[in-house]
Amino acid sequence: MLRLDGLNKFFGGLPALQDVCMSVPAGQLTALIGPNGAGKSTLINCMTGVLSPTSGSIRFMDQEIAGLPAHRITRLGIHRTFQNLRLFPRLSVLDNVLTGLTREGGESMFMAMLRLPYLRHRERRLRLRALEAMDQFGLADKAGWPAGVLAYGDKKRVELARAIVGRPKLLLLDEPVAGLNAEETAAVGEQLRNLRRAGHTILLVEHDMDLVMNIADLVVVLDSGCCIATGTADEVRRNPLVLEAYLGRMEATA
Ligand SMILES: Nc1ncnc2c1ncn2[C@@H]1O[C@H](COP(=O)(O)OP(=O)(O)OP(=O)(O)O)[C@@H](O)[C@H]1O
Repeated sequence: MLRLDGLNKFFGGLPALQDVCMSVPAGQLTALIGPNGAGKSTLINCMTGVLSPTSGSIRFMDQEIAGLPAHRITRLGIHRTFQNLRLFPRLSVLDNVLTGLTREGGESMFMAMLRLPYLRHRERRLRLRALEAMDQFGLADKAGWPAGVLAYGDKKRVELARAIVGRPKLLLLDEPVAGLNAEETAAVGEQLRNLRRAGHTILLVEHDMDLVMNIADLVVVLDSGCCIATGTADEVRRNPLVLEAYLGRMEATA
């Protein structure tokens, strides 16, 4: 579904990504891991049009998307969540999730004021979709709450519901369980597994190794901007390069 070839990104002459080649297969959950500063955020920022790669190719469903602006990439069906929450705290949970569907509104203010029956029907349909997305993350009973008053774990779930409500072809999740406790992490892990079972294609950037090893079909490892390993969780866990570059470093700091 997504294929990166020879991707490079330099910041002021310093390489953040070097000749990265990787694939995200359709219908699978691919995890992107690597130590701090490995280039994970830079990579997904290039995939989503937040950054333009210096060189190389990003093909999404047979279309070259490297360097396209973010709104065009979203329109093609790549939706994401962010490491830091980006909710509207005064809007209700429902309205926050509905912002994930803005692409599907689009009538003029004049048309909206006329309240034509077909617009009311569409509004009802979109609200129903938002409620379904919230239900998948256990948020349906909080639809009317202002997002700002929710506990941190629920806020992360609102981001996930907003990312899936537009029925993306590819879902990029940037550290969805960062800051969550063990119980909340397990719950989100189960919800991600359900999304995967429902046929979603997911690229998960995550530091939580237990979660990654439990739910990923494929694991890609970045280190110092280079892709050093790709394989199943078991293959990657046994790869000496990964042990040296990633797990070894973790053990050294433990
Ligand atoms: N806007 C920027 N300007 C200059 N250097 C940057 C910029 N963004 C990232 N870098 C550098 O690029 C490298 C990769 O950073 P990046 O944030 O992509 O790593 P990461 O794997 O996401 O790290 P973390 O796990 O800590 O989020 C780092 O050396 C970082 O300092």
